[in-house]
Amino acid sequence: MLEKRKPIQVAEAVEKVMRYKQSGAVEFVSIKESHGRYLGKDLTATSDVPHFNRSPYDGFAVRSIDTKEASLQNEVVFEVVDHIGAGYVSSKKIGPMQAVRIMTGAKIPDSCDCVVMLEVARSFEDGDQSYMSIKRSFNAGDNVSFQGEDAKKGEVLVEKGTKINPGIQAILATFGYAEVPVAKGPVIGLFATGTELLEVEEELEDGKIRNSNSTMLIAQIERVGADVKYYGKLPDEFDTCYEAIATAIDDVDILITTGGVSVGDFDYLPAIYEKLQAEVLFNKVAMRPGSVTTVAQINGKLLFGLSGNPSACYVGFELFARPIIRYMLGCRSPHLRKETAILQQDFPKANPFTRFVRADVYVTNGSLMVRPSGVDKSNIVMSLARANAFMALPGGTRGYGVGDIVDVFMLEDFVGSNWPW
Ligand SMILES: Nc1nc2c(c(=O)[nH]1)N[C@H]1C(S)=C(S)[C@@H](COP(=O)(O)OP(=O)(O)OC[C@H]3O[C@@H](n4cnc5c(N)ncnc54)[C@H](O)[C@@H]3O)O[C@H]1N2
Ligand code: MOO
Ligand SMILES: [Mg+2]
Repeated sequence: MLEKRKPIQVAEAVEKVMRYKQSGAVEFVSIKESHGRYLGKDLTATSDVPHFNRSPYDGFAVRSIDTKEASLQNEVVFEVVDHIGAGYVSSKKIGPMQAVRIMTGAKIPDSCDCVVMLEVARSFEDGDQSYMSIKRSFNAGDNVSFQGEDAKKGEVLVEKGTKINPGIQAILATFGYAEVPVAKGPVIGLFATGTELLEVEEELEDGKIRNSNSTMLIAQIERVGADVKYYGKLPDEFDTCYEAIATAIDDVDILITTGGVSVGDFDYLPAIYEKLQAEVLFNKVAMRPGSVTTVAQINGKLLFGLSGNPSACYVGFELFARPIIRYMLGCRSPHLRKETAILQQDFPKANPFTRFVRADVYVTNGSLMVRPSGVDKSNIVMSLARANAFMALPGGTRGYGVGDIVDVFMLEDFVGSNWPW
């Protein structure tokens, strides 16, 4: 008799998967290779930045006390006793009414406490001696870029699990991280199943289709930041699939399959889980698409049985596989980032299950707007191309209309959200 599956709620399914979360390993890569990876440890300041008081302007370093009598009516003259550019340090002890001509980025002499910009000073020579004069006073600290004003030694600057962007690259270089601790991406094994599948480069044949899910899932896995071990496609034959999957499990951290997970005569994944003696955490989720998404575990290792239908496969990966992979990469807000947006198109289709509609989120006049990115059926591929989010439409209503405020989950985002959503 046909097995009757009991759907569980999306939140319950996510929680069941996340019970198997584990911290991932950390490896060191050169700073050049670290761009786009995830920080494996909190990034701390190894020194103050700047680590000396620095001139933020081209000008003259002086003692502010010597400027106090300067005014429009009283021009005060300084003897210029040294001249330094960035990278040089003046060894002169600066006495009363003396100045050092100093360029942006150079260390301010210890005996000086402010900098006069070139524009407010008048420079002149008398014989071999240089002078400058000012007609206003300065306070201690004026035009000083202070030691530690950017960062203090020991301070945590960026948290572990953050994706390394160009700004973080600058920080890593500033603090001398030639080798960077990054999360070692978990290895995600991937199989596509389906006798109907052709390779990308093959000509179409009657009854057959090109395998688009593999390319899509590889990109989804890489977008999250993990490594993929792609094993290719399998025909819908029990023994072939069983052998291939049983062998691959030992070589990966998580195994993903697409297709063959429903109740059809050639959907072998349920029987494969049984023969592997894997515990099925759930095999039906109260959502559309992706209701057939199945997750099983064997000795704590997760097996994701994603739907063969492209949109269902895509959604199943983002909702259930992405967060646990992101957790393994050290991220402590691993779930899809949740925002709210204003619906811009009627969506009258009623459904008892929550819909995760592939959607286009955009900004108009400072507000987030959302509309479906194409046809909302689980076999549809085209709606995926323009989707930068899902909009969640809870089931059980008569549909949604323009102006409704709906939850959206951002796909091209690396900040994420905490749980519960
Ligand atoms: N009697 C029922 N039939 C179906 C049910 C159900 O509850 N009762 N669920 C439907 C739903 S919902 C979905 S979703 C699909 C899920 O099917 P499977 O996960 O078993 O996937 P397949 O049967 O292997 O394939 C479904 C569909 O997707 C195409 N496909 C498969 N792999 C790929 C690939 N790598 N690239 C592109 N397209 C792929 C495949 O050719 C099929 O058209 O089951 C419904 N049926
Ligand atoms: O799993 Mo199916 O995608 O709900 O359409
Ligand atoms: Mg099927």
